[in-house]
Amino acid sequence: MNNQLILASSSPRRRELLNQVNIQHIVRKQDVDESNVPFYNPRTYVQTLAERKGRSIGFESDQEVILSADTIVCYEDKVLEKPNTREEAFQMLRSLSGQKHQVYTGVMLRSPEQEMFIVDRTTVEFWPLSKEDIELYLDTGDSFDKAGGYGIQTEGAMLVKQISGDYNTVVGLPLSRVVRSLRTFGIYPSISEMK
Ligand SMILES: Cc1cn([C@H]2C[C@H](O)[C@@H](COP(=O)(O)OP(=O)(O)OP(=O)(O)O)O2)c(=O)[nH]c1=O
Repeated sequence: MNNQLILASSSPRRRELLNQVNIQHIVRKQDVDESNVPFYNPRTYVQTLAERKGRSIGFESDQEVILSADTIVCYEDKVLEKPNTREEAFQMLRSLSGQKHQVYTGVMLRSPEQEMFIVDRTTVEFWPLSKEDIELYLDTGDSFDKAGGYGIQTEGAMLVKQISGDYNTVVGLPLSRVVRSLRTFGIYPSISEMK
């Protein structure tokens, strides 16, 4: 029997990614204090944030497996999280213009018996962006709930010249690695949902 996957995330993207590969899940989310996480390096940072989110909820049965994740954008030793204002988003996108940056996603998988972390990195290169390019993108309103101030899967696609690595890591989950690791936890795609 399949164990029950609990997604400890309010991110619609993470839900859609799991749905895309027919991994059935339910959402259970607590507010998590994401502040005061010490920054040693990007990998440890996203892993620590994923762990905080994963430990913020408890098990309601022995069959449950909790999945939590965190995504950040890194450019020149700076972490770019979600912008709070249009001005902040503008500055972020201007700093990324014409450059390569890294997107890190950390994932925690946790059951009553075992725990596992996955940390993945994808490099994204932006086109050189004029002030008008950035303003046009900001007008879409797509920027604000996303690390680095853009969404590669939505209007932000027009900013991106090329990527190296897993596209889904940028969207919020290194999906194929997560699916493979979930097997170890007794979670499989639901065959009846497959076309
Ligand atoms: C770079 C990039 C980020 N993002 C999103 C993924 C994440 O949802 C978000 C980063 O914020 P996170 O803190 O990782 O996640 P979240 O607050 O949306 O959800 P939760 O903490 O409840 O799990 O940025 C995109 O959707 N597209 C992109 O291209």
